[in-house]
Amino acid sequence: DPVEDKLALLEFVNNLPHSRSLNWNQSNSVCAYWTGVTCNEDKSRVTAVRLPGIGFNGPIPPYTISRLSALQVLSLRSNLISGNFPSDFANLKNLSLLYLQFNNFSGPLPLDFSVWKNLTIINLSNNGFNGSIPHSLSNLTQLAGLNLANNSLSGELPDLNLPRLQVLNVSNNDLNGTLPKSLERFPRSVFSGNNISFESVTPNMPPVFPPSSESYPKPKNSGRLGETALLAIIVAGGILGVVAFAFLILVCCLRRKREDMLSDKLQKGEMSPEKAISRSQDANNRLVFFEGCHYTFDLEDLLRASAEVLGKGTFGTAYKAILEDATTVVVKRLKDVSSGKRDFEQQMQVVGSIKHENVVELKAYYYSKDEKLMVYDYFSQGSVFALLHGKRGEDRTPLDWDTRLRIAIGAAIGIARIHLENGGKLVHGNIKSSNIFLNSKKYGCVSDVGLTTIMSSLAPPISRAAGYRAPEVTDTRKAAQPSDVYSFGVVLLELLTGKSPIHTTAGDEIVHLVRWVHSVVREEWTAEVFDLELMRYPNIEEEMVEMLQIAMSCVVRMPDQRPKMLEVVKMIENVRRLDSTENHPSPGNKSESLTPPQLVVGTESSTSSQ
Ligand SMILES: Nc1ncnc2c1ncn2[C@@H]1O[C@H](COP(=O)(O)OP(=O)(O)OP(=O)(O)O)[C@@H](O)[C@H]1O
Repeated sequence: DPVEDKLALLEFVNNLPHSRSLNWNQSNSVCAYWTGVTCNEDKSRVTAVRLPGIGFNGPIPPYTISRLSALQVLSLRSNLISGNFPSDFANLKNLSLLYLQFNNFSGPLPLDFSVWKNLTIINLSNNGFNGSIPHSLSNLTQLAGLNLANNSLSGELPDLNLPRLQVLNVSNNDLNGTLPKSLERFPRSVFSGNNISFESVTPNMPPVFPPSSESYPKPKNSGRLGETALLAIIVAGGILGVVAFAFLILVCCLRRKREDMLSDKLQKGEMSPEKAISRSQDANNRLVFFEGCHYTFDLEDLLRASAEVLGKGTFGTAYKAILEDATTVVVKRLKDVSSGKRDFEQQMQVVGSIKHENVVELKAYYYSKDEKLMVYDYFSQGSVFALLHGKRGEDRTPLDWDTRLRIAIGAAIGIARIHLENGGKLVHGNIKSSNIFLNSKKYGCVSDVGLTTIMSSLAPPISRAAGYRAPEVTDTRKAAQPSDVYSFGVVLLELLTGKSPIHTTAGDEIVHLVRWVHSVVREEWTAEVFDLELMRYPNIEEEMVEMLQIAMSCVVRMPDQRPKMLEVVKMIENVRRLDSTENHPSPGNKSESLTPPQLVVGTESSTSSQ
């Protein structure tokens, strides 16, 4: 246990009256038991303190919190803390996220913000801070969110040249003067309730994220319906439900009959099974298994397997194939491979050599002139896309916040791992939720690695993939690591909002998720983007806002302004270290302790959940 940190925390809590009791027992381990406290991996230091709504009343006792010099996250929001901004916080050099909103702080803001070089989010809103906004904020190069709304700050807004700043709010203060050039990119609403003049602002200046020609729904009240409409929907839903159920039973009955041999399935394409089987005898056209793969079937067995189409993707069709010994695999049949055998095999070797628990392992491949196949483990739970958007109504199992966090961190680590491959040049090229699965530890795991380089170039599709594609990717072969970061940002938004990247509203409006989220956030500092399904979990709002910031930094327009995947991993790890005892148990039961995946080149492969 971090003894010194423990003493500092005890001094803090014993000297600050509070109305809710904390289980901070001196004889218990800080890292394992104390509510709101998170430690680093080796449990030598406290790295996060989150104590929102504890009823703390009075000034922060000096020289207590400030002794936690390894602290990265400090949240004391929604308390009754008064007094000045503690000057000894200058010792917290590693601070990355600072939440002190909704308290009774007063006095000036710290003059020198440059002591906190790692700050990414500052929320000091809804306090009584006065004086001017310090210019030193512009030294915070990592800053992505700054909320100073609802204070009594006065003077002029400094020229804050912070390219990473995504969300700003200084509304409802006593600020005056003209809006500095560097802040013109933010919507006017974030400056409202002040005396700021927008004189210098060029009229009709395009916003940073130009609204699309496609319309998106109004962020506010868009989801509210009248009672009659609601009733009509419920009745219609009921009828539809019955019809859908009957249809489902019919489909299930027919399905068994429809399951064909994989060879028949392939034959329905361009190639006869006989041809394929005869090729399997050709030593040059064998099914090539990768080292460590325990499968024993050959191409013939595979073609004899009963198969079911899982879906048609950008690069071909995926089949679920069940072999005679009940082994279930996924066979991906590629169409439009542009590279020759040598390049194809080389790329397969690169992909097949990645053995990491957050990357779906390529088990085998097959190459012949007419046929290119890839073999993977089968993930019975389905993809993250299916988990998020699949079943609705009664059949639906909500995807809880912990699972979404695990998916995010796992997938981020998987992509970062892929980016280390091939001399740090490998690109995934097709990150989307239907290519992310849950590994045996329920962390995200990325599939479909590196196909873009061997396939013919494709113009941006109108299909589902379009919503994930970075704006600079005009054809699939132009994908690069920053465009993977963009696509991952879209997946994060999908996890946070529960919405598909491109979807239509009831009124048939096409909604582009990235633009929609921008439009909501632009309107105000708001929680309206979050999936309603997540609202049942207590105390996760802050983590969701942090994730939203990360997602927004990934989907910025300019590729060079996006963080590198390794940075994204660190940012997500900061949201919550998943190795600590859970601070946010799911309703009803306490979550188990989690072991996060590591980025290091692992030998453990992804394990499908069969
Ligand atoms: N190993 C797997 N286990 C279970 N389902 C899978 C597996 N691989 C793919 N699928 C599912 O099969 C369907 C088709 O996959 P496929 O990868 O061919 O297309 P896609 O993901 O929709 O698009 P893209 O080709 O652009 O990746 C998807 O729903 C996908 O989630």
